[in-house]
Amino acid sequence: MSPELLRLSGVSFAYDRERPVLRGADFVLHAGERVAVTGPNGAGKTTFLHVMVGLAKPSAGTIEAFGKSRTSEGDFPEVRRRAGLLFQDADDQLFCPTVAEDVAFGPLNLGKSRAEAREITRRTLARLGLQGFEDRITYKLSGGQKRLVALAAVLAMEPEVLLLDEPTTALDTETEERMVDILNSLPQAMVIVSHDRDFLAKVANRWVRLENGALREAASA
Ligand SMILES: Nc1ncnc2c1ncn2[C@@H]1O[C@H](COP(=O)(O)OP(=O)(O)OP(=O)(O)O)[C@@H](O)[C@H]1O
Repeated sequence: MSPELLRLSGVSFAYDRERPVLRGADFVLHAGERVAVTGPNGAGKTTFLHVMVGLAKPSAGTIEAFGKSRTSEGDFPEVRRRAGLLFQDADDQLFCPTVAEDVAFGPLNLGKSRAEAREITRRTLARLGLQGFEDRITYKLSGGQKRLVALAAVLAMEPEVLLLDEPTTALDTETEERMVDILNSLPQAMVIVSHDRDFLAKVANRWVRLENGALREAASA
């Protein structure tokens, strides 16, 4: 069996105590897996990704990541570095004036020099077909371009796991095909939340469904 990367055991979470979102959810991610997560609107798919990286704190259950139990706030910065989250809304990910600043932000934060961060930014943008985008003004990009730049910002951190929340939102057919090719060329294990079953069928090798607060293995598309 491939190494275990993330494990949620008996995780419960509620924004409002009356309406729990996760109820004793169990999930394990192994290296090499690209897990499609489907489920009705409001089932808690985004919440599930956020719990894995400590952006939502469970009321019960345990989280293990990269071989360690993660309990306190201080445990999660490392998890967020190693498990990169592509937010559902690119505007939550991109907050700098230019594309280069947004993509270089993570590497600089990890202690890379300016020259190293510039090189990582150039390489990552080129890999996503965004060569020459460095000086573009982020807020003026199209929805699809923003999505790819947000992915570049995640990949620039060289994460071991990718958590992708609706990665094809705002993408036209051509850009969606590019996203498929990019994801299929990457080595990382992935958890991919999406309502787009055709897209998922092209990238996923395992399917789970989130319903009634728990995850269940599911048949593919
Ligand atoms: N910050 C918040 N405060 C209060 N309730 C929230 C918050 N975020 C989400 N919720 C509620 O929690 C439930 C789960 O939301 P979540 O976004 O995780 O679902 P989802 O499966 O990702 O939905 P969708 O498919 O529509 O994106 C929903 O009922 C939602 O309204």
